Amino acid sequence: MTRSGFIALAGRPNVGKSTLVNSMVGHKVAIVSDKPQTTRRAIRGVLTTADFQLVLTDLPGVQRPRDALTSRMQKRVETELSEADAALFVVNGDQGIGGAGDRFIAEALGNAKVPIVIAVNKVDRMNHSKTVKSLMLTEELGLPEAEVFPISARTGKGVPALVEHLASLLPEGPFYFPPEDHSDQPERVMLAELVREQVLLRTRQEVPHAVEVQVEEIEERENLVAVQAIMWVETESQKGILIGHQGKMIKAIGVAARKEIERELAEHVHLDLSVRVRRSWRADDALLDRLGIT
Ligand SMILES: Nc1nc2c(ncn2[C@@H]2O[C@H](COP(=O)(O)OP(=O)(O)OP(=O)(O)O)[C@@H](O)[C@H]2O)c(=O)[nH]1
Repeated sequence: MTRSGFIALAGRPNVGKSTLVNSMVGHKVAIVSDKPQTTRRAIRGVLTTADFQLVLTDLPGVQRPRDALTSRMQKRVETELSEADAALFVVNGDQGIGGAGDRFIAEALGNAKVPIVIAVNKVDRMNHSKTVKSLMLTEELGLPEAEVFPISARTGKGVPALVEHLASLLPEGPFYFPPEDHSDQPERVMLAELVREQVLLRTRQEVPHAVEVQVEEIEERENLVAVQAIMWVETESQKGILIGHQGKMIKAIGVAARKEIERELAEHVHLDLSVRVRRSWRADDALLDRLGIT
């Protein structure tokens, strides 16, 4: 009999959720950057073994609200959690645990009826005594029932034990996704994310947040796959930044993204990248639909 179910991921921006998902799934399903809020979509990854399938989803709305939406957000969190089999709360041991952001999330989780697991991430940056201290600090989150795992999403240390524990929390049942799938995202969304990742690595300030990537075409040719992608930005000056002096930036993005896409597809790739301006694409519902952002 197999086990399967949904794990809702929570954690402040930049604690390493995407890195952890990639490490658990063993594939690059979520892009990683040092810019907060890199992730715009809800399902993160699917991990299947012979015995179980873990579907990792985002728990939205558990960031400290800046406006009066608190009660609505709390409702949404409750609904999401009622559909999950467990919640995985990722904290950054290196930066300190129990700040306002962590406490806000802990409170939201505390009311839920699902098991909670706390992953203390980035132990590769911490010595033994700091790790022990961090593990003790998790007590202050007020989640006494939660199991705590020290991990490094980057090196993979502690991740197998965490996965095993999460799997033990799943109910018996059939798989939701075919075992070979690592994500519910269509291929073109996955490939677009690999391009966006390279943009995030190379840009600063408002630019990373203003860019969305759309893969227009994936064409199988004789010895390679041809991928056509558009980088959408909001202003001419952002377009200039992405193209760079004598096209250096777009070239660097293209070369790096092509390598990532080749690794993902295990085929030679020709990547055709262009930049287009669309003022306030973030407010354009039709475009957001097409880009698969819900
Ligand atoms: N040293 C170290 N760095 C890490 C570890 N996990 C993540 N990072 C780094 O922390 C930064 C943020 O990682 P992400 O995985 O994008 O974090 P996130 O903000 O929770 O993810 P999103 O919400 O999906 O954007 C990146 O620079 C990672 O390389 C870790 O275990 N050790």
